Amino acid sequence: MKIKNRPTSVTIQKGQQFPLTIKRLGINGEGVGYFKKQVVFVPGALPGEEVVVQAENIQPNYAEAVIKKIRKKSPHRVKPPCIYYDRCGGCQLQHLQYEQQLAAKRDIVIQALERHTNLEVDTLDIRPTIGMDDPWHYRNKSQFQLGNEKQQVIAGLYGANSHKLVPIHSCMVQHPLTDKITQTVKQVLEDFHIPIYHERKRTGIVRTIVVRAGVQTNHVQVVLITKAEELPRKELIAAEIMKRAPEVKSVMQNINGSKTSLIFGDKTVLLKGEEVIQETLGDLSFELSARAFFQLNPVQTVKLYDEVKKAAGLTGSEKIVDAYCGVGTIGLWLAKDAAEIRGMDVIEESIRDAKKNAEKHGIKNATYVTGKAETWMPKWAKEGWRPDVVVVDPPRTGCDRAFLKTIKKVKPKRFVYVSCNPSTLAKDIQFLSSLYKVEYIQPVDMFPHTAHVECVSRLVLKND
Ligand SMILES: C[S@@+](CC[C@H](N)C(=O)[O-])C[C@H]1O[C@@H](n2cnc3c(N)ncnc32)[C@H](O)[C@@H]1O
Repeated sequence: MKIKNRPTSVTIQKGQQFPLTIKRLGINGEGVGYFKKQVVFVPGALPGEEVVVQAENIQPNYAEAVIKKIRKKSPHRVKPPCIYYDRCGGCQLQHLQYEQQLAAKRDIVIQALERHTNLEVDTLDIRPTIGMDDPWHYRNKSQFQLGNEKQQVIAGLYGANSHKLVPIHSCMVQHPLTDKITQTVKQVLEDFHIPIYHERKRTGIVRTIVVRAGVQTNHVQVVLITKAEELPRKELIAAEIMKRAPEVKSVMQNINGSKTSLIFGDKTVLLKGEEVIQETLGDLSFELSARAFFQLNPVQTVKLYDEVKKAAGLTGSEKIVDAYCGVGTIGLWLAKDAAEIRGMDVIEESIRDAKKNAEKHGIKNATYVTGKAETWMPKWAKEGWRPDVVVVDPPRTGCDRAFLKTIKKVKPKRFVYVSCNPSTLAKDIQFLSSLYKVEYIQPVDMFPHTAHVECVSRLVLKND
């Protein structure tokens, strides 16, 4: 379905009930239907379903509504296995069969390309989403917010579009190790009577428990995110966590006094153990600092990086940029098939890890620098260094325009775009489309049961 010419003005009233046929899933996993040509988003509704809904939130261009009744059910609707699913905002698609989730994710990519590009999307090679054999317990990192309920510490996730904390004892998409250790840390904080941060009153100390597991190594890092540096008996707390959970090799404190929704602040200090934990992917092992980005689904990461390698089409002689490199994972995955790798990332600790990771594996053709992609790429171009292949893996906001403008000047033969946001991917593809042809797009499911979709896109220089 072409979705460029969206209807604009909405006359639906708040509280109004009406029937709706769901046409597709939107970018956030909600059902999308049209009532008298007005767009209506309905969380929990599935394509093909006939529902009666009630409008809850009216915006100039669309309305949001809740299901009152399902008159015709999708044959692909399943009972969500998680007991928190209807309250927790973490997953959006547990009520849809997994195979259909994969199809819906490919469709979300198509929708984004139709909305944000002038390409003939029907003619593009958009491949079936690569899924997981066992799409549960895949996440290697949990970030649970803390709160108080009936004088007890609770740890959990916020509900969808809300600041209501849903206490969670066991999460079906988390690796069991992160689940178990989150509960242990929560109990230690409770036993030490540590005041939990209260967002509205801005009182208390500990805000969030972050637990990252090296699922191959069984090494775990715990980060306590606190409002300020002061944390009573912090060394004792760290020692107690390590005593109760021997898998914990590192306990860090990160200080975040800001009011933003960002989890981490700028300052991280070691409380006990190592500064980093180890994890392996394929035959490479990586050191991971607390603030360093590392893909959340290790099983799918190997498939994702193999797709990057395929898309890069290496012969051994290529000079490659690994832009937005994190701890250097993608570049190191490609290094033995390339002449030179240059990577950059804004997080200093990630670059420190990337350098150590290269050194540890005896990889001598990879160099890493701290800073923005949009600063380094023009600098290298000015110095006369020209890559053959550029791989980008930016945050959800996509690539900076200054970076893409340099790509258009430098004209690498191949541009491999790893994206976790189809909208910004489509916008960036549109910007490059005067010079680059989209050869194919390969969606990969890194986050089963959520609406997120990752893509590896291979773009090639036209007339090369
Ligand atoms: C999606 S992660 C990808 C990391 C890595 N490629 C991987 O697979 O693990 C995006 C990375 O971009 C970094 N970043 C964000 N903005 C940046 C910028 N303007 N320039 C360079 N790196 C940036 C973040 O620190 C993060 O490590």
